[in-house]
Parts: sequence; C-alpha cells; structure tokens
Amino acid sequence: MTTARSVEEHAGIVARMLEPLGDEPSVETVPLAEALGRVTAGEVRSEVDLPLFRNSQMDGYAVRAADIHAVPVALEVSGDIPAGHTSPVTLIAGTALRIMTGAPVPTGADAIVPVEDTGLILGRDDDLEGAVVEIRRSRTAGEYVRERGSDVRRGDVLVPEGTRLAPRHLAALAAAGVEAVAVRARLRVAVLTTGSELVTSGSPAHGQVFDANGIALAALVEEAGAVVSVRASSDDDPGAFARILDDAIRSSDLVITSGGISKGAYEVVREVLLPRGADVTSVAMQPGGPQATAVIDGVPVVAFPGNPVSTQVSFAVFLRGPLRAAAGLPPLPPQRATLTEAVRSVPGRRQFLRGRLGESGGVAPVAGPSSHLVAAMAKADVLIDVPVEAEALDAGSAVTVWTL
Ligand SMILES: Nc1nc2c(c(=O)[nH]1)N[C@H]1C(S)=C(S)[C@@H](COP(=O)(O)OP(=O)(O)OC[C@H]3O[C@@H](n4cnc5c(N)ncnc54)[C@H](O)[C@@H]3O)O[C@H]1N2
Ligand code: MOO
Repeated sequence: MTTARSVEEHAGIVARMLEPLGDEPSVETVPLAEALGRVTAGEVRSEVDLPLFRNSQMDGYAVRAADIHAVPVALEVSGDIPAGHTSPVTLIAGTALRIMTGAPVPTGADAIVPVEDTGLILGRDDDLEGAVVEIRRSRTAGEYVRERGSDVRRGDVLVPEGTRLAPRHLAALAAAGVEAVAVRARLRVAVLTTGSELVTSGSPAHGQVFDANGIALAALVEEAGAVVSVRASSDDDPGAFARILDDAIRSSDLVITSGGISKGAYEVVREVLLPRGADVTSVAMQPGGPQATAVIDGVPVVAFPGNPVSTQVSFAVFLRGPLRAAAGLPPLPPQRATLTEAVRSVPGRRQFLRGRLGESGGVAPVAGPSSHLVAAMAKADVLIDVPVEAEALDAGSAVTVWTL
C-alpha cells in the first residue's frame, strides 16, 4: 500500500509552484469605481485638507460665542448661508447668520447654535428679511464648527500601501478628490470544471447535477485577490478538456480544475494531465484526498477533487494562502476554539469538518463529514481541523479552526 502524502507536504508543493507568481507584481491604475477589493500598490496621500473648508456641523445660526454668553438673547439675522454657497461671507458682530449643515462658516463666526435652540421672533423661515432670532442656549467658541483639516491634512496618508480597498477607503479617496488609484495587477486564474454529468442551467435530467464548483472556485479566487481569466466546463471527453485547458493556459497565470482525478474510468483531468507530467497523488486528508498538480508551458495547474465540499476545502487548505500572498494580502491565521460536541475521525487522515463558531469560543460540527454535503457546508463558517492521528475528540477539546 502506498502511503498518502501529508497535508503539509502537498501544501508546500503547491506554495512553491505559486511562489514566483507574487514576485515583482505589476501595477495598474484603475478608476475608483473599479477599485473595490483591489490592493493598493503604494500609499495614497491626500492632496487636500479634509474638511476642505471650515463648515457647519448643524443646521442653525452662525454666531460669535461672545455674543451669546447670556441667554436668551435676540440677534438680528443678517443673512443666510445654504450648503454649496461659494462666495465669502463675513458675520457682522452682534448678529447671526442662518447656516445649513456643510455650509462654509462665515469669517468672524466661531460657533453654531442648532436651530432647535433658537426661535424666530421676527420674520419667517422662508423670508428672513428683517428677521430676528432668539438664541436660547449659549455655546462656546468652536462648538459645531468642523475645522478645515480636522479629518486629514494635505500630505497625510489617506490609505497605506497594501490595503485591500473597501467601501470606506473608496469614500475617503473620493472625498479627497482622488479619481484613480494605483493597484497591484491581479493574478489571472482559470477555473475549469469537468464531468459529463454537469449542467449549468435548466432542468437536469436524472443523472445530471448542477455545476456548483465553477461558481464556488471563481468566487474563492476573487475573494483571495485574484481575477478569473477563464471559466469553462467540459464533459469527460479528453479532447474537449484538453482544448479548454490549452486555451486557459494561454491566457492565465494559474489554472484550477475540479473533478476527474480519482480512481475511476472517465477521469478526464488525470488522463490529460498525466502524459504532461502531472503529479497525481493522494493526500492524507478528508475531504480532499485526491489531488494533482502540474506545470504546463510554465503555468501551474492545481487539480482538485470534484465533490463540492472537497473542492472548497482543498482551496482553503492549499490555495487561499498562496493566492493571498501573491495578491499582497495578509494570511488568514487559524484560530483556536473548543468543541461543543464529540467528533469521530479516521486515523491517518486529517479531517476538515465543517463547523459553526458560537459564543465564548465554542465550535459545533455542522452535519456529517461526507464531501457531497454542499448545502450543509453553507451553514458552516469554519473548518474544524482534526489532527491526522486522532480517532475521536471529546466535547471540550481545543481544536484549530480555519475561517471559510
Ligand atoms: N474507487 C475510488 N473511488 C473514489 C475514490 C477513491 O479513492 N477510490 N475517492 C473518492 C473521493 S475521496 C473523492 S473526493 C472523489 C473525487 O473524484 P474526482 O475528483 O474524480 O471527481 P468526480 O468523480 O468527477 O466527481 C466526484 C463527485 O463530485 C460531483 N461533482 C464533480 N464536479 C462537480 C461540480 N462542478 N459541481 C457539483 N458537483 C460536482 C460529481 O458529480 C461526483 O458526485 O472520488 C471518490 N471516488
Ligand atoms: O477526499 Mo474526498 O474529497 O473525501 O470526498
């Protein structure tokens, strides 16, 4: 009997195949609207102060704090400053200017009194001609005034290098008037699914199944910071698979396949890859036992087993780390958790059970260990890593869990 390869050894083989892909990443400039999820190639500094100008935090009246020490006090309303007002305004001492949130604070004013603490005693909201406002609450200098540069100063770092751009980063860049950002180019990854039983839409005939792995792998690839270059599916005809493989190799930095690598007849990936020097192996893990790798025309090919849980677990264990590293993203380190119920395992195979994290560090197994349980996997948020030598683990055991 041949002994299965350890998870660590196979992970090392895959990582070494992918290592060169992260070297000297090229840089491209993309408009902000296309930058979500991209990783910054350098720090982005602000070319402006934010706020851009001193402005009001409230709808109300701009005043001199010195004029409203004693309240109530009646002040003439000497004008109105809506948001978007662009010409300079100066407050006449002893008067108030009506002002809206975000409008520039007039020169000479140092506090804003929210409208709720005021009342017009002469004039109307829609006609401020000759209006007088009563200020009912005093405010100190600076209250409700948003100072220029109080958020970020010109020249300060808005977003550091290596940041995966999230909506909050895009908001900061847009607020500072940045229109495009330099990001690392992404690895182009082909996702090929195989199996004559696969359909992508419509009503499957008896014996056919919907392709779950194509969409899953494509999403996992993008989540790990790469871009899907090709998504294709082939039946179990070697010629058909060889054609989509060759196309994918021409336009990709990495090819991932699912299915067709175990011990049966019609193992199309095995059949096509073996003559091209593939390493088809068995890894001491469950799910995800059958694995293969190849390098064809300098392009790494990583082949995963077809069962949908096996495919996703294989990605998490072997590809997520190397792809994140190549994308300039930090690793997702495993965590520790406590099993809330006992689990059984197969000694000699490292089990990756699906689990759900609960409160206070507990993790509960979700459904059984079988690798066809794709719907049950959707309820899980972690993989429970059961060590290779374990036959069973009691409730209360400390385990390592991997974020899904
Ligand atoms: N005699 C043996 N049979 C099997 C062994 C073995 O060691 N000896 N290993 C089993 C294990 S473990 C796994 S995992 C699978 C892996 O097989 P393949 O990689 O060749 O995958 P397929 O046979 O093509 O498919 C397996 C299973 O998954 C379904 N599938 C495939 N692709 C998709 C897809 N894109 N979306 C949804 N479902 C998919 C397929 O219909 C099969 O049910 O082999 C075991 N057999
Ligand atoms: O190793 Mo297979 O991936 O258990 O089902």
